[in-house]
Amino acid sequence: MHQTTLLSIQSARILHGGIQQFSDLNFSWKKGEHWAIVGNSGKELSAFLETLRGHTIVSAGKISRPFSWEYSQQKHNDGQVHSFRDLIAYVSQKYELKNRSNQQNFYFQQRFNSSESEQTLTVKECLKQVEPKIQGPWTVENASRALNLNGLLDQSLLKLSNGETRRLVLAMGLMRQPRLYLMDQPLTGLDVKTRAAFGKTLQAMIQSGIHVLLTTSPGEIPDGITHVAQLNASGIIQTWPRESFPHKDLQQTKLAWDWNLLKALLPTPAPSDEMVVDLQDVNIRYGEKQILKNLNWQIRSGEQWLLKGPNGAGKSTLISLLIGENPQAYSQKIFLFGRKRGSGESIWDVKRPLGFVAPELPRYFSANQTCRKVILSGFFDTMGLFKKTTAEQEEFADQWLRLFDLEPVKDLLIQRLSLAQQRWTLLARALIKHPKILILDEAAQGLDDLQRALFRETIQKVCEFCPITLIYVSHYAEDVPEGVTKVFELG
Ligand SMILES: Nc1ncnc2c1ncn2[C@@H]1O[C@H](COP(=O)(O)OP(=O)(O)OP(=O)(O)O)[C@@H](O)[C@H]1O
Repeated sequence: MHQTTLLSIQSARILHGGIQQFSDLNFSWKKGEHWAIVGNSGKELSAFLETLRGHTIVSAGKISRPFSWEYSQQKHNDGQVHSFRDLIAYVSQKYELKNRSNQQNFYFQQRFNSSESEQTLTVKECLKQVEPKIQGPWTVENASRALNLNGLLDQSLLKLSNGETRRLVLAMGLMRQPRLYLMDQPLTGLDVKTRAAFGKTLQAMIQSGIHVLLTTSPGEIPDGITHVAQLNASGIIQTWPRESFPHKDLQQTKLAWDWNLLKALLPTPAPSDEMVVDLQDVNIRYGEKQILKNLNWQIRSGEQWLLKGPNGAGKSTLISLLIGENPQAYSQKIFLFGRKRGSGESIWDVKRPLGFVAPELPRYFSANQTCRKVILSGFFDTMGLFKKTTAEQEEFADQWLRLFDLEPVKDLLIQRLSLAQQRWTLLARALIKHPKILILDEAAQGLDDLQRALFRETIQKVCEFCPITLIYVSHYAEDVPEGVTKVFELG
């Protein structure tokens, strides 16, 4: 094999999670090449990365990893345990950050309860904790500079926004001093400006000697990438040098649900122009940091809003006020359906008219919650099913399972589902109780292009079929359903 090859896959049949993932995978990664992998299926893209890092089974064909030969030889000579994995950093879609006692036991509201944050590490502690197997140029200082974390070093992990967390996880990968850096959809969750600057971040990594391979959508190939490959169920079907990559949409198929069934599952209340949300002069601060300042926002029934703003602008904080997860709500002038928050209503009164989806929710359901139970829990506004359900409720849940093609996985634990299946489960959970307001906080985040398009169309149809009020948070203009014409911008 030629010396410049870092990694080579030849006619490989790959098994992942007990099933065949690729029938004939071929790939050659040479020195100086930095790859973007695109494809229609998030599952296949993740399985490809898992294959590169040696976490799948090769039942036929061959994978060789010359990038690690010298290191292995050296370690072998020194009589030390070693693996090619020592030289790889990997950022997955399902990353989890742990608290001080190394347990993942945050609960959802904890984030907005600043007094509980002593249980978690700070950003700096978290970066320092990474123990690389090899030496390299990355320090807490330059890694946090590359990912724009300087202002957050002393912040508890718990308090980080979505995009801030994503940047931290990317910086932790650098602290492993990798030779190869594999990233699964690293741009998701990052705001427009950070995404635009991501090419610079990649170039800093590349200049330090790292070889980069990431999955992304065809319309978003960051600077620094030199080659693009398209993946499908058989394997890599085409490769291009970056400059000749056709920037056209590679999407050929379009997915759809049974829209008649969706319509039948939604309520048909008479339209009204009732004021459903009224925020007057809202101010939220954490210690010294003012997150929301003199904020006023009025939403009438049936209006569809986009809530936007850069990472850390306060979008999730604002939503936590609406959904009753933030104790600071009680001291503010927040009216829902004309009733002031903190005027004696129970948390269930607050939650009943609201449907809410956020990508991180599956983490907070208790360990025994299956897809079907999670959907049914929507009737009770609990993070899991703890009550007896009626035959009618179960029939509804079964119809939602059918609609979103979740029947084959209905008895799997929510955490075991694919990202897309999790999202459909959460959407069914939010809609099953016929909410008056649907709140989607970056709900299409991390989905592949086909699923993103389907999610957008599904929300568009929901709005067409019933006069629901929508608050839609997204960093991507192309994810926003066309009916969403009103914009509320923070930051
Ligand atoms: N309990 C807390 N104590 C201190 N700061 C906090 C706390 N909770 C959130 N913050 C900070 O408040 C800011 C707003 O966070 P929020 O999650 O609302 O942002 P966001 O607009 O939703 O961001 P993203 O686009 O990344 O999801 C962030 O900078 C975050 O670090």
